[in-house]
Amino acid sequence: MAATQLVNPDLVKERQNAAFSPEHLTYFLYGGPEKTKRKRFLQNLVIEGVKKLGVKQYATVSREEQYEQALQKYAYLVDTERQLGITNSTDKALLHEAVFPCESFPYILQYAAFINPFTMLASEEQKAKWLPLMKNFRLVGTYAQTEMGHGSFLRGLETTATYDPSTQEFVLHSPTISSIKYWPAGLGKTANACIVMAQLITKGHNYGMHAFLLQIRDLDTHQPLSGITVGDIGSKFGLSANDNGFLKMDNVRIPRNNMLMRHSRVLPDGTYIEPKNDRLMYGGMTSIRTDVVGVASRRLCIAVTIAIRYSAVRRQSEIEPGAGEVQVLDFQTQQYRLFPQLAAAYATTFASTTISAFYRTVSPHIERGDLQELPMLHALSAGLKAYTSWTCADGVEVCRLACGGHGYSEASGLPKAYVDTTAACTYEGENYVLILQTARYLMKCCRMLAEGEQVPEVMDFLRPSTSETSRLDARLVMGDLIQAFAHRAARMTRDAAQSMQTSIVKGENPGQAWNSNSVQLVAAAKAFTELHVVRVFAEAVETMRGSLRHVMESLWRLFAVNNIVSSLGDFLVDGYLSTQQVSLLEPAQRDLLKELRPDAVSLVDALDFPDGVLDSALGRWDGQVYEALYDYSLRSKLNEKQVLDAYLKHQRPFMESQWKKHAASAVTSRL
Ligand SMILES: CCC/C=C/C(=O)SCCNC(=O)CCNC(=O)[C@H](O)C(C)(C)COP(=O)([O-])OP(=O)([O-])OC[C@H]1O[C@@H](n2cnc3c(N)ncnc32)[C@H](O)[C@@H]1OP(=O)([O-])[O-]
Ligand SMILES: Cc1cc2nc3c(=O)[nH]c(=O)nc-3n(C[C@H](O)[C@H](O)[C@H](O)COP(=O)(O)OP(=O)(O)OC[C@H]3O[C@@H](n4cnc5c(N)ncnc54)[C@H](O)[C@@H]3O)c2cc1C
Repeated sequence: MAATQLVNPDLVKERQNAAFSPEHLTYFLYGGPEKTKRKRFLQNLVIEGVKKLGVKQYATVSREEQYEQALQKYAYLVDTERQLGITNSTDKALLHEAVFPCESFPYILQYAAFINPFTMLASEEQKAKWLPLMKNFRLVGTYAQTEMGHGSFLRGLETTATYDPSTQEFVLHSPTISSIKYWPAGLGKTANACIVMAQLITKGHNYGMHAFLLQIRDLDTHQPLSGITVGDIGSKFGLSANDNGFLKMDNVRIPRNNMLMRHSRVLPDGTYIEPKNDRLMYGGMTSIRTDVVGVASRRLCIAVTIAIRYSAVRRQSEIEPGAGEVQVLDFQTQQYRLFPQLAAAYATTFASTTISAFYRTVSPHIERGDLQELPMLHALSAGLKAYTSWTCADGVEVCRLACGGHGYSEASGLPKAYVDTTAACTYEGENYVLILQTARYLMKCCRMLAEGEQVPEVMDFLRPSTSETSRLDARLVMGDLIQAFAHRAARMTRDAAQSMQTSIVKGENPGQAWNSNSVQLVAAAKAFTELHVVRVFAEAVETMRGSLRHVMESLWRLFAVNNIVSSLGDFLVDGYLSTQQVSLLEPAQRDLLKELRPDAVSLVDALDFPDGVLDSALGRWDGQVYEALYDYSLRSKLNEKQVLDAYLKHQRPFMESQWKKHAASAVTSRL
């Protein structure tokens, strides 16, 4: 920020009053002073660069213009990355965030779900042939898996890839309307190729879902190739700059070598060679699910920055009559709404860091063929994707509502953040479907423990505990709080397993038993995932020192206490917490709100979002919100002319005809 920038005096005061150094917390989050400096340099560079492109603010342009601007911005982004020699994923993510703040863009899957799954699923020979074309944008691609009729149940996909040994080709076909590929990002207008997931049929046998590389448009004219019908699916709830598309294939022939053959193969004569594990085909989804945890948590971090800064600037109503209007952040109810979102923003940030690190550790083992950790990675990434997208989407909406009327304006940046975050509850696996995968793993671990087998260390909480009651007291010791989450997750998992067993004894088959207990299974899996988040947040806080440790420990406690209070029944049902212990929690929660109040603005400042990323009139660093709001309104397209053509075409004739028809009966004709 410019040193001369005029800052709202309430924000100045807030920043002076903080009990800790936000800069130290920023260093902690971004990996130290040098990396923070680099982050700021990169983000500011592209924010300024985008300004020079002359693009208009996202909220003020039509969908078609958003699409066009996104193409323009992406070209600038890639050129900048290449000029700076940026290859590491952290720097790339920071640049993307600054060029596309809470915005989707047509090339979003080029790396995430085109090049990455291709790299996982293709043979070395295929990689040598196609990766250079992909990395240099000769091929622009996407991941075409979901069909109109099937997204969750992948075994139900209808698209077929039938091998024809006489020509050594696969024939890709969409046999029904429900088999049309529907939703893939960038498919409608941008991609000229995609990874298509289809049922592989060879020698008359269906071997299930496999991946194929399909060119859909001519590489020079960009016209769809013969047999391909492709287009944009139309306007959506959000993500307007993205041309999510449909794709119909009418007996499209592709060479045998376009089947991605790293794990399974079809030989020229049509013989099928099995993979080591058929779930390796799902590897691309696991990778994106870990990324979604980070994307969702960044959205909540942005929303909470906007809402807390605005609440410090906004003065409305009195607490003591006649004593003047207060900052709305001083209302206990405002703190009660926003501070748990602040805590969740940090909690999910640390959850994202740890699942990404786990993914990076495990994926080389999987690549070497050691699949031991794959079930744990799948269970944890599925659970965290669901938990984080739910928590963050809900949290962004709480932040929006807490900004009153102005939160409803696009100028706040919050509607954009919400539609982007809530999409993550559906894509990459609908959240209920995914959390049930986590539940499936929990049930498996229960069985393994019952049979005396080893389970991974993180699942040790399932072992019978010696203590069936809590030691929690007014000090709210971190270990006691964590133990409460562990006890709840274990109890709920065992109860769900027991209910499943009872259903089976009553004569239900495993599928029926699963369905009749699925509400309980979802609850158990959420409790397990929340335990994980509580733990990783605590582990991060335990590495901090001094005043930073003090404030972050309070924030952690608020996260823990708030989650217990909001699911109190879970902790009371078996008497683990006594009513006396429970009676400590709500007062403790209120005390924590009060304690965190002076540090709230600095806790969001530490997240270190430049104004260009917040893209919000309400969340600006300088707090000059009214000037920004007014400026935004003046730029409304409706204000380009004082009297609109629509007035002449519709409004004036309407008013005149109403007046003529009913003037006779009007009592007063003059104002
Ligand atoms: C920017 C936006 C981009 C968006 C892109 C998209 O949306 S793209 C579209 C995104 N679309 C979606 O995300 C679609 C969501 N749907 C799905 O992913 C699958 O249909 C399913 C997992 C729900 C069921 O699949 P199924 O019927 O084949 O499986 P099952 O339940 O019978 O379990 C069998 C075994 O497989 C195991 N296992 C499963 N997955 C994995 C994995 N990834 N890894 C490892 N293992 C995995 C499972 O644990 C179980 O192990 P167990 O216990 O036997 O040892
Ligand atoms: C913005 C966006 C971007 C997307 N991008 C892509 C992309 O790039 N590529 C791609 O291939 N796909 C993409 N998708 C599709 C997305 O992956 C699917 O929509 C998603 O996996 C859910 O599948 P579905 O739509 O078939 O929902 P359905 O499965 O029909 O779900 C409907 C309801 O049924 C419930 N349900 C379904 N099965 C079960 C079950 N077994 N147990 C309990 N409840 C169940 C669900 O929980 C949900 O409430 C995108 C979707 C969106 C919204």
